[in-house]
Amino acid sequence: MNAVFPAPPPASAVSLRGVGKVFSNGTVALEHLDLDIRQGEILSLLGPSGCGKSTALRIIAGLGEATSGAILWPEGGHELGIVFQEPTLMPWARVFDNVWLPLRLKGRSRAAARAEVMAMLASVGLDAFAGAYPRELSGGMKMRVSIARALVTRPKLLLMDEPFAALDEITRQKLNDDLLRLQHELKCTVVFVTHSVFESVYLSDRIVVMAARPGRAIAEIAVEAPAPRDEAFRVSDAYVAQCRRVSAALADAIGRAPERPA
Ligand SMILES: Nc1ncnc2c1ncn2[C@@H]1O[C@H](COP(=O)(O)OP(=O)(O)OP(=O)(O)O)[C@@H](O)[C@H]1O
Repeated sequence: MNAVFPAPPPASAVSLRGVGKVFSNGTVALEHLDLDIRQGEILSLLGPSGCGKSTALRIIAGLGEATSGAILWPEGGHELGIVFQEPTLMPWARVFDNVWLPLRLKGRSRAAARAEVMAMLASVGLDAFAGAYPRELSGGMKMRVSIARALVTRPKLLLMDEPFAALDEITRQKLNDDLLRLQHELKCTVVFVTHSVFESVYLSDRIVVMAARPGRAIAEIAVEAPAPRDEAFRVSDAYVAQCRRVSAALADAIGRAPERPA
């Protein structure tokens, strides 16, 4: 499939060209999705339920196959981390062992991985909980462990599928700030799937608005914001104005969706 497609543009973290996905039951989840994700950016995929955001993310992650089109990776491999809405931790394993897992799968012993696992846990504020079991943690703490596990191998690309949707608003805002800090420290690229206009504007450099049936990108919005983004940005007129702009694009996406069953 890749043979007929050119190389991705310079500074692309990953590019999608004409990606389509038809499930075996006939659902057209994606139709001709073109996307260039730039190295070092946070890009949100925003759209109504069922527009194919998760399908697109899963295809990038290699967890699902496109039925048409191509995924173009830059030279030098494409190590990635993924975070789902559920933290998906192993309940029988301590926090340390959950975060160690990706390094363990690469053949690193517990002792050899200790420093990296502990550093990653410290980055998410959980080094004091290395010996705890997931059941002893709050929802926000479990999500931090899940993020630490995704980042412990220092991937260039982090894929996140509505990771904070199940959390209360205060925890969600804290985790948004943590994600911005981690992304700045680790200089990774983030593709962030969300329903939330507010979250997408707060986090993203760019927002791609998707429409459903078939899933496709209908608008791309660059977010202009001061650095660092913080509480002052969250309550600023500039933030509200950009949320309004993105809401209008989302309303358009919903309006354009033809009335057809899935
Ligand atoms: N395994 C599957 N088999 C058949 N249809 C599927 C499958 N997975 C997803 N779909 C359908 O494909 C479409 C896109 O689903 P997807 O989960 O990617 O959307 P989404 O935008 O992520 O939705 P949400 O925001 O609700 O998670 C939907 O109509 C969904 O019902």
